[in-house]
Amino acid sequence: MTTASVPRLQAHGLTLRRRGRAVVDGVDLALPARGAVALVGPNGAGKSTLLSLLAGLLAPHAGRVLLDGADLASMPVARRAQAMGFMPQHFAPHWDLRVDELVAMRLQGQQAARDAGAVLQQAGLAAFAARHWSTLSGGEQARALLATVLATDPPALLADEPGAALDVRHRLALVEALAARGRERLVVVAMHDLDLAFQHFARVIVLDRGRIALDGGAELLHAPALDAVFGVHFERVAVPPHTLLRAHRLQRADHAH
Ligand SMILES: Nc1ncnc2c1ncn2[C@@H]1O[C@H](COP(=O)(O)OP(=O)(O)OP(=O)(O)O)[C@@H](O)[C@H]1O
Repeated sequence: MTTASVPRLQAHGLTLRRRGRAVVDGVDLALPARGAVALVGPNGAGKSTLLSLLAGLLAPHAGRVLLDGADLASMPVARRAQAMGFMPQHFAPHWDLRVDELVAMRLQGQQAARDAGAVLQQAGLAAFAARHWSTLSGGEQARALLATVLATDPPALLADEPGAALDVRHRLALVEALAARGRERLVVVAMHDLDLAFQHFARVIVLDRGRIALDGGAELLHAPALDAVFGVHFERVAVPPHTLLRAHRLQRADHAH
């Protein structure tokens, strides 16, 4: 196998239990060095837990994660940090620093580091540079965090619902930025908006109760299993060139969970 064909991230039998229940349940996964991957699934499906396991922030009860073919568990933290960027759902620094100070801390030691001001300028966030982190809205924090993570240019970026607190314009810009990054690097984004996932991400992984229920491209839009996983009836609405999903509640409580 050539180096180029070794997946960037692999999971083998990845399992994590909470209160005796496997919330990530024997997941096998291979993620290439390039590609935009959306991770979707109902609340509690295990998306955040899977991302944390892939990033090495949680240790699995069974199975393992390989980064560029090497076991993540025995890899020095500094090497992981170089290889992977992680955007959590919520980020609260211990110290209430200024935005430019926080960005500068993240960039420290990065070979290709531009200065914090330039990073914020490029992300359209120059006006926030001198503000303290705690004074930013949730959406502004999310945008500043993304700009910082992207500036460090990690080979793999794992993001947990980074658009959740963003208004529609910024959410669209964020999704487009992440999808574009997938042309050069690996990007895995946990998200709830199925239309955005299918429109912008070449690969969508559907998680259901800790297992991968579906894994594929836009053809999954028509999979009956999609309705079963989310416990709704999806009307498929053709809006060329896309198909959009309009969810209808099931009339009877006849879905599996
Ligand atoms: N610290 C914890 N202790 C106990 N159970 C937990 C803990 N963290 C997560 N869980 C449970 O693990 C399951 C998976 O949670 P996870 O946050 O990974 O799901 P998710 O797919 O990201 O959900 P959401 O879409 O709601 O963010 C849920 O049932 C959750 O209640």
